[in-house]
Amino acid sequence: MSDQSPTPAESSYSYLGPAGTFTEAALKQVPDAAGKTWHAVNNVAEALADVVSGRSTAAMIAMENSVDGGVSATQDALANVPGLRIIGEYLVPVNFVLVARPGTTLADVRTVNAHPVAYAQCGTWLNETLPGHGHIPASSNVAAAAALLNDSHADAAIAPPGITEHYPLEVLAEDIGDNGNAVTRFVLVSRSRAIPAPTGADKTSLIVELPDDVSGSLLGMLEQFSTRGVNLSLIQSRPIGDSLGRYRFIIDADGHIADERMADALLGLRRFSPNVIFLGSYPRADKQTIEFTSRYDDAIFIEARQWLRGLLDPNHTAG
Ligand SMILES: O=C(O)C(=O)Cc1ccccc1
Repeated sequence: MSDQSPTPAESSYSYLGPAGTFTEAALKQVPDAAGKTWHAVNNVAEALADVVSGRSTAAMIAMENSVDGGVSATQDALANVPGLRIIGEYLVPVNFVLVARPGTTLADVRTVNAHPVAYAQCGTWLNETLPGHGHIPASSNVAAAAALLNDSHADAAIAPPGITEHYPLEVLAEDIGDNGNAVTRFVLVSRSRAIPAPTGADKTSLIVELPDDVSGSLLGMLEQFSTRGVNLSLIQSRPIGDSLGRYRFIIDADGHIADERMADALLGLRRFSPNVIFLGSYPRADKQTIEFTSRYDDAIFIEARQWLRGLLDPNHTAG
């Protein structure tokens, strides 16, 4: 037997590739990922499977877009794959160019290769400039462009602006997104049980189901937050999938599980809901300190608990 302790496995990261995607730009924002092994994969499910199998320590996945909304593949995967935790969030400004093989002009373009989320964000420009065009879906923005040089039947592709640094393609049009200020929010997901320390500018992500056949249960769920002064920055429903009319809610709440008001809201949710998934507490990408009224300070919750303990303690006189 060796007398040396084993070296901890080097961390590695999975992301939607190939190189040059917005997802890669998000991963470049993670200081710990620099110089480590990066695995380019084809979709969110593959990235999360890498984390589950241990091939990667963490995966960067797109969560929501300021124009197109939540990425349903991500939301559903986080609800269905147990044991995953979000450990960070990253924002990437997204704008798009239309590229084609050299020699192609806009008038030649009949079909466009594009990732569905990118395609949805360029609808106005595409419908005005290329009415009647066809859409061929691609697994990523860079895969859409790369395919033009391989087997794609498309005439053009929607891609990130830096694409011509990676592939010998020509830009037919720039800035074709519906909103020039579009931003995509990415999350870094791991299997680690360690929760990033509170910073005062944190977010807690949850997935919550409602009790069946209880009228007003959505309001009841929201009250768990409002009565503890916890603000929500995202609430979105997704079908659970087992029958029509059954939904789960994807929630981002301002604050950290170590904050008393958040912990108390989680206790309330756990009592109320048949299924609460804690996806993690982590620093907000925008670093904005969470504002809340002093009525919900940690000290107020702690004092109330001590008061209750005092009432139950026969040797306690004060209070
Ligand atoms: O990361 C990429 O480049 C992708 O293909 C996913 C995507 C699609 C549209 C906006 C942001 C991310």
